[in-house]
Amino acid sequence: MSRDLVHVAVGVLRRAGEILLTRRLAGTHLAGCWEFPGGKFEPGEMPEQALARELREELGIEVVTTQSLIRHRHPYPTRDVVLHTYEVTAWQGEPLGLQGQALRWLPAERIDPADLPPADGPLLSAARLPDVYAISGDFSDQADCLRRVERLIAGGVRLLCLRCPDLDAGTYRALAAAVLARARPVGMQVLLHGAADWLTELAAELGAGRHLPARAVAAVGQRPLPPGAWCAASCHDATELAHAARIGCDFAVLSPVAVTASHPDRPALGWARFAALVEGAALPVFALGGMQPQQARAAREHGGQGVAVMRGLWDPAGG
Ligand SMILES: Nc1nc2c([nH]c(=O)n2[C@H]2C[C@H](O)[C@@H](COP(=O)(O)OP(=O)(O)OP(=O)(O)O)O2)c(=O)[nH]1
Ligand SMILES: [Mg+2]
Repeated sequence: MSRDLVHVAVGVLRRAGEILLTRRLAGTHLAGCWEFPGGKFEPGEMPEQALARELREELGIEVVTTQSLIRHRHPYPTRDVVLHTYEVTAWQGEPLGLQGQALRWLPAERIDPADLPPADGPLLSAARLPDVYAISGDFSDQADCLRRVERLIAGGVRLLCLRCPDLDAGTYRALAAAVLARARPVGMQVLLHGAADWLTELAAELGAGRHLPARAVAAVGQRPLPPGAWCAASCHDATELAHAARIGCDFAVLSPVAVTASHPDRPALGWARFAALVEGAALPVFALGGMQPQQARAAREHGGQGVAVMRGLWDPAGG
């Protein structure tokens, strides 16, 4: 039996740090849920046309500019939906509930995923994530590492993977505590990289997340952290992306998109293959491998969340 496949255009509207949610009306699929405004494509419509029409009909606004955020498919018991989500970066008019639906504006961190339709997890993660993810590289000692972290903070970076494969557990713990002490006050989120089980406890203690190397993702049947703490996965192909989504990871990094100095022998995916892999993924995906922060826009245009950058941010001068 073939299942219905429903394409839906969805808009993320932000104002003064808050995102617009609207309440689904009684008598509709998922009635009572808070959702991002939007609706089904009409025959022959392109995604952005459907979005503009839906936001005109539901909110009475005119979309001026958009940027694609994430597209993913979700199986409901009665139908599959593909949510094509766009940031509405400019619009005209004041959003109103023209169909009698309630409206509310909330900061992204205060949106409770339990209030949203079950398909919206990846969409909420994408709306909460920035488009640049910094990954730490080599440093000589703790003071040097902290100087680099402070430079990232000053440069506006708000998502950091603390990756120090050569440190023993004691040194790593002390360093992570010092990094979090600087990150917390400015709202920079830090993910602790590695496969060791004790990282889960350390993450909970410090208010950090975890970034699982590919081998650690493959070895677990469920994300090791409770919801609310970022859990990221390193992936290289469609199988790894699918597994990361299945075990409940919030986002993935996919590599190598370009050839890198650290792995010159590995064939690069290139943007076309990156886009094809992201297309099938049910979670936000950062492009990793030879990326610079300025390529975040290119990553977005290829369906990604943005870029994961190692040397380009940690070692900007290459020294
Ligand atoms: N707009 C929107 N729809 C969502 C979200 N999450 C989610 O699963 N959906 C599902 C619910 C519905 O099955 C479908 C959207 O259909 P809809 O009922 O809003 O479509 P529409 O606005 O065109 O309404 P109608 O004219 O068919 O009554 O997508 C979301 O965040 N926003
Ligand atoms: Mg709708």
